[in-house]
Amino acid sequence: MTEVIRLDQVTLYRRTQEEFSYDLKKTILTFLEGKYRQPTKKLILDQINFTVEAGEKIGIIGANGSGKSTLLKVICGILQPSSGQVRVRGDIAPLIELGAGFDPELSVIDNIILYGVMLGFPRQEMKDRVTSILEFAELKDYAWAPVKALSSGMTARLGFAIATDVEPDVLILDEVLSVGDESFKNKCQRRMDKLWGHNTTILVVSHGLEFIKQSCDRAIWLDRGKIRFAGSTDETIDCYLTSVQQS
Ligand SMILES: Nc1ncnc2c1ncn2[C@@H]1O[C@H](COP(=O)(O)OP(=O)(O)OP(=O)(O)O)[C@@H](O)[C@H]1O
Repeated sequence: MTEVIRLDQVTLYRRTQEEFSYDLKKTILTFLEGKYRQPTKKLILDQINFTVEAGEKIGIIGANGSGKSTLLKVICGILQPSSGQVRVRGDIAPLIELGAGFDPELSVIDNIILYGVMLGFPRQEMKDRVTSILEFAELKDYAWAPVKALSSGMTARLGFAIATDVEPDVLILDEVLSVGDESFKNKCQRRMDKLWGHNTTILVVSHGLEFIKQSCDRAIWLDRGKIRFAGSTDETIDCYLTSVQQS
């Protein structure tokens, strides 16, 4: 088996929300009082270690705020860990979640082409790919609109259409089942069934435990930024549910 993803001691701190909200009055008062607040940092991922072999389908579960989405962002390279190492072998598709990874000022078509170039679509295939992505995402009428004009649902559809059109080596999915209406969800499910049949390595975050149970080989339970349990999907979900029931 070939190792496709390896995380060694991955730790990530982020500044707390307080620091993001810029409050001029508070800043001036703090300055006048001569007090300088130390930047507060919150531990979001705490020494995460795991490996994924080619073709494995891994489910990541955990409560809200446990660090699942952050972990995916670190694997995709959108966020850099504060310490530790992430290695990914092969093509990794854009992370599918609301709005991530697009240039909001560029048109839908330009964004698709950018991804195409990044993922190495052959030049002669580009036109067909662009058309099939626009059709799948149901965004033909928005082809020349800037991505910032799309709703979050439309942006998520675009992300799903791009990432699953290319059949990448590694596919990272964040709550994909919540994208779009029922008919779009069914379309996504059919496409995922196809990808699941291939050798694509898939990491999927979902609160849908039944979906994880049916679709994944293994699962990882994240709890406040730490891996609390990793094992077979059944074992991991049982462990997680027992803890939820006890709390
Ligand atoms: N941009 C940010 N700046 C600071 N803290 C953040 C930021 N994004 C997320 N966090 C914090 O990181 C922690 C983990 O968030 P994350 O979104 O990864 O959790 P999650 O398990 O995916 O949650 P959910 O299931 O609700 O999507 C949370 O405490 C959250 O408040």
